[in-house]
Amino acid sequence: MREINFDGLIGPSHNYAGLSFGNIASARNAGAASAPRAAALQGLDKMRRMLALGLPQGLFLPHDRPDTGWLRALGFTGDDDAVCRAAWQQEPALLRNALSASAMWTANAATVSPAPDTADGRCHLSVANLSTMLHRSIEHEQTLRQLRLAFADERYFAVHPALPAGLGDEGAANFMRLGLSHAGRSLELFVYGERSARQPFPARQHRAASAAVARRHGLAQADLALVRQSDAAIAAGAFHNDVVAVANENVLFTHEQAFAERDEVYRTIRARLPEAVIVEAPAERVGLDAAVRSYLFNSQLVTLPGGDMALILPQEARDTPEVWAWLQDVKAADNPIRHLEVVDVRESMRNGGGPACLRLRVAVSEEAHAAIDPRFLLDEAACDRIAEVIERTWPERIAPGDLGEPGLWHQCRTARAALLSTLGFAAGEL
Ligand SMILES: N=C(N)NCCC[C@H](NC(=O)CCC(=O)O)C(=O)O
Repeated sequence: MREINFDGLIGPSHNYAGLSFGNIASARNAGAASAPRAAALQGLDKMRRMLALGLPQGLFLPHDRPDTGWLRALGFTGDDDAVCRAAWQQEPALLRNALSASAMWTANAATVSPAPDTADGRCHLSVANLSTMLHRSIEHEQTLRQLRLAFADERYFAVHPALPAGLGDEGAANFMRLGLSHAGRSLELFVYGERSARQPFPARQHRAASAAVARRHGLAQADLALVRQSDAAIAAGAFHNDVVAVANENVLFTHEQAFAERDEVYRTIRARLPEAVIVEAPAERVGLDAAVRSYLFNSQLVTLPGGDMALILPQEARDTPEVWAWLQDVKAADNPIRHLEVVDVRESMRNGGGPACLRLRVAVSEEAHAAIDPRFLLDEAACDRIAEVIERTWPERIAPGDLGEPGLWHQCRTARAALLSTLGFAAGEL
């Protein structure tokens, strides 16, 4: 078994519209000018770094934006330009939603239970409905189409559509798997949030949604834990659990205040997996604010081919002195984390999306790996071809007023079409 990270390529419409209430970075940067070309190249460089570390790397494609089908369903009529123009004049917020490049954060695309954990021995993927945020609730249809193409071989994969919108589901960002190795049957931890009077922000992952996904995937009761996120974490801006915790094989890397019932969570993990190593940041060393600001826990925790683990951290973690100091202690201590790799994904970070938000993990056997549609898998040559398309077609800059410009709508479409054709997808296949 090996784990493949599928990164969302940052789409040509990447912008700062301040659409995500409860996401502090998104609110802080609302109205700023974005740099889609630089953003996409930053994301691609992260993928290249993973390849250079000897890890397999996959890719999901930007969605079709502006989503005129969605705008038509809201009553705007005419050709694509007429639909966008009317939306911009009458309800500019709706056009902003229809233009969001938020599908880049593929940790929210789906929840994935690898084959060793499921009743039928297949890898199950449930597309997330992302129903709490309007701009994200648009994603699931196109995500389903991509996953059904990428993981079409039903001998190895089962792809489920999104849950009904009443059950908020944000995918793998609220999910962790703990076991001896990727190949072993593992404990799947689903983390949900709950509304409370003390809590100013929405809890996007509902308990009933997590439970439904676990049922659909055919998990055994003993392999399942439903765990509540702490109110303090959500209030500090951890709108997804992967802003305060990440797991890989037998290691849980977490903030002390990530969970409502911390001791109980650790007991559950240790009872199921005595070999578990819990690396916890004490609040007195790293406050929740610093954790959220630096996105320390939104790093990718990966097992390198030699067996050591590495943290793929955002530059902001290095720039936050108390975080970087604590990381030196983690590296020196007795645990599998031996390497700190820093990546620059600033454009995505400014919308609250760190290294781990940009990727969906899929652990597969060698045969299942070979059954994945190769157009979704990357090597250096594919990265070069993608970089060429980005440099040639992605907008350099988007200011808030540009969102109403027909020139931008056209450029977003032609840039995506150029990418799809370069990667061998027929028009209309996605
Ligand atoms: N933590 C994980 N796994 N993902 C991060 C998602 C960031 C995303 N930001 C946004 O959607 C901002 C878009 C804007 O404001 O234009 C969100 O809040 O859903």
